[in-house]
Amino acid sequence: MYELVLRAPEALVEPVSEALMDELEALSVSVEDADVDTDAEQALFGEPGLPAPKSGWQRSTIKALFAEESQATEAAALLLAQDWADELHVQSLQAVEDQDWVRLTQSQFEPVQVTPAFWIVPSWHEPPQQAQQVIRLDPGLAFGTGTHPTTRMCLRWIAQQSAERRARWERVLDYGCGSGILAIGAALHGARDIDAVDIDPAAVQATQDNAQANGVQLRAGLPELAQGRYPLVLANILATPLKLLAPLLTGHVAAGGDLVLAGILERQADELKAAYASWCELQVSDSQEGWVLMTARMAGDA
Ligand SMILES: C[S@@+](CC[C@H](N)C(=O)[O-])C[C@H]1O[C@@H](n2cnc3c(N)ncnc32)[C@H](O)[C@@H]1O
Repeated sequence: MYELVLRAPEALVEPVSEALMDELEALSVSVEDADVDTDAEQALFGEPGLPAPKSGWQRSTIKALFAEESQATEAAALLLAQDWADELHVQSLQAVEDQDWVRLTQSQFEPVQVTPAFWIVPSWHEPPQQAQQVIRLDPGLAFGTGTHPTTRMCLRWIAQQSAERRARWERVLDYGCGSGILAIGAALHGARDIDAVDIDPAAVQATQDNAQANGVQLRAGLPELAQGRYPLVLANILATPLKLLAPLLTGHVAAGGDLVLAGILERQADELKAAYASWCELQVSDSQEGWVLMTARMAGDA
């Protein structure tokens, strides 16, 4: 695991963090509050090869973890090639022990509220009193702790469906399952016979482990595991793969069933609608922090 530590004025924290998470393949990003540079920090910034700071600036520390050193180096180079390079400083780039990664990730992961009654709670936290449905999750390397708005919107959609709709979920497909969080969330809301698939074997393993920790029965595997039609298909991936997967995903939705897609930015919603138009009419049914949830009900009786 490799940690890239950057110092930036507050105004850059959001765009830099977003670029790290969305485009530069960071596994996690944490931000420490802005403070005024100390002498010690000035000394550090003044090291050969590192740009000197302007004294008295309010700066934040942004720490990003990467699986590979090349990803961290490339991310630093790409960030420093932007217009804001004068104000952004690379403080360090170094290998960190796996225990540090676990500790760092754990310290960032607090209980997440999906609805007032539905929570995602790390195993080292007690669930809040009002929680009636709880997903217990230890973050692994697989994506899906519920802290990302795309995951939260999918879970909220699941929780908001009527009892009558949930009664139809005799088969459910979670395509691009990551940690398995959507499959587990669906199981807690009445889904039976769940298939959770991912191209990443680490995600398949994480899904199996997380399902077991939550007492949920499911089958996890590579995409070939998905067979036939399902009354509910969930896919939180990204716009480009979702467009390519349109015939496959729609082919897995049963007549009268629901397709729920996430990982789509607001500005990509029209492209997605067009890519799926031959099979179904996608609608934006939720949005959070620039991301949208798109859903469609397939024609025909369930
Ligand atoms: C953004 S994560 C979502 C994880 C989880 N479902 C959630 O909602 O938090 C996307 C997952 O899709 C997987 N993935 C990406 N492309 C895929 C594809 N073509 N087929 C299956 N899985 C894919 C990735 O490995 C990753 O685990």
